[in-house]
Amino acid sequence: MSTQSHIKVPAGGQKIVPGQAIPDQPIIPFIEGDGIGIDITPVMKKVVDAAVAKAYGGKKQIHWMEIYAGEKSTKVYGSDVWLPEETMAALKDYVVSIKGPMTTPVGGGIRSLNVALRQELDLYTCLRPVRYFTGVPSPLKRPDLTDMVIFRENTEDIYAGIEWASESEGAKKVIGFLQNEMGVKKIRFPATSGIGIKPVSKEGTERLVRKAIQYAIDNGRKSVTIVHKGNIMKFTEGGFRDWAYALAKNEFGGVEIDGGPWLKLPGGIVIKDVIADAFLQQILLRPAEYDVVATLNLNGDYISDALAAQVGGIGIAPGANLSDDVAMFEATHGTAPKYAGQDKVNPGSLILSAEMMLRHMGWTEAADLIISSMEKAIGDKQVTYDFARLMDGATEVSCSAFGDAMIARM
Ligand SMILES: NC(=O)C1=CN([C@@H]2O[C@H](COP(=O)(O)OP(=O)(O)OC[C@H]3O[C@@H](n4cnc5c(N)ncnc54)[C@H](OP(=O)(O)O)[C@@H]3O)[C@@H](O)[C@H]2O)C=CC1
Ligand SMILES: O=C(O)CCC(=O)C(=O)O
Ligand SMILES: [Mg+2]
Repeated sequence: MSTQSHIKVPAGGQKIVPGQAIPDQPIIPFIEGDGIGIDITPVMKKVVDAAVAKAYGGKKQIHWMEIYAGEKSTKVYGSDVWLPEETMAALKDYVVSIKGPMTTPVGGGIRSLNVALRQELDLYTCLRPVRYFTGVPSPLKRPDLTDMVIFRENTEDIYAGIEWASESEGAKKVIGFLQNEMGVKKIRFPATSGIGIKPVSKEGTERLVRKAIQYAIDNGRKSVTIVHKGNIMKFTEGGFRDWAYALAKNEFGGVEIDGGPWLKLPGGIVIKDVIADAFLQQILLRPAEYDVVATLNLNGDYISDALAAQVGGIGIAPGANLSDDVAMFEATHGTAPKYAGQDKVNPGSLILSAEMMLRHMGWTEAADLIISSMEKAIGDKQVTYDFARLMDGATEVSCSAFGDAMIARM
């Protein structure tokens, strides 16, 4: 791995230090991202800079610091350097960061860099709020009834990528162990099975569910729904459900409603659970009944895109990856390679992720400007292709022109 540093620390900026006030001139590291990262990341920075300038009249300013991961890193550092050590160090050291999407090949090739970042930085909460913006085209009759906040466990589960390819030495060894030492007789085609492992722990569940319940309390939400497939995967997804209920009882004073398992917290918040497949149909048919959602990693991945579609698609679905110290913001969508470099896609998802970042920093005035200017641009039907193709009378604008339309409305 190249040891030469390629990160240029911007002059005049200051590090954010946990436990201390956010400086007026913070350094924020960013990863541009692969594919459409090249389109959306500059637009996000421009919109954020404009909102901060407008909100604070020059008193506050973000000092962006480019750090590298993914395809751009292989160009800067060398062909096999996907996640340089100094990138990891900067993400830890500078505490608050934002990233574009990164490619993960299907089947073979490198493992997900996105997942590696979440695991190595122990960003155990993936927080993805899903709300409706007036005027956005949606397949639902009442998209405004969808207002949920997903807490997705971000470090465990089958998504962690502990797996062995069919017919590999690793798969043969694991299958041999299961058959010979654990008495497993249910592997239908052992000679050609790929094998994946799904670790789900009590600690991992509890720290995620604790965050979800605390969020519900702090934000006056009505319920927390535990989404799992515990009827089939009893000790992983079923464990998640049982540990979540136990935590709600033991740490938050939940009492059983009509003999349980649903609980009510002292402030009135209901803790309930739904099996994942039923949940996916209920969010379409009865979205108003769901509020904060706590779920495992893979379910959370599926639910994120499904819920995003209900309110207009992943073009405006934001997210954050959080540990107890570090916060890394990123869009819900991927690299959409067929649109890369065309200045075409919706930058809304990354811009709204930056809006979450500003709110996390306490820069609420700038965050509010981002929300209001996006509402106005969409209200004026100045939208990117994804919305324009579903809206009557819309003007289709480019990715950068959408950013400019927002700035013009601040
Ligand atoms: N966190 C991350 O970095 C993530 C990375 N990925 C990676 O991204 C790559 C591509 O994944 P893929 O499954 O195609 O999913 P993508 O999310 O990249 O794209 C799927 C489709 O979603 C729509 N879409 C995505 N982004 C936007 C946007 N900004 N504006 C408007 N529409 C958008 C497009 O729909 P349409 O075709 O209808 O126009 C696009 O074809 C993979 O390598 C995957 O691993 C995936 C998810 C997250
Ligand atoms: O890491 C990837 O390539 C996909 C990640 C993803 O889909 C997600 O986090 O929502
Ligand atoms: Mg996903």
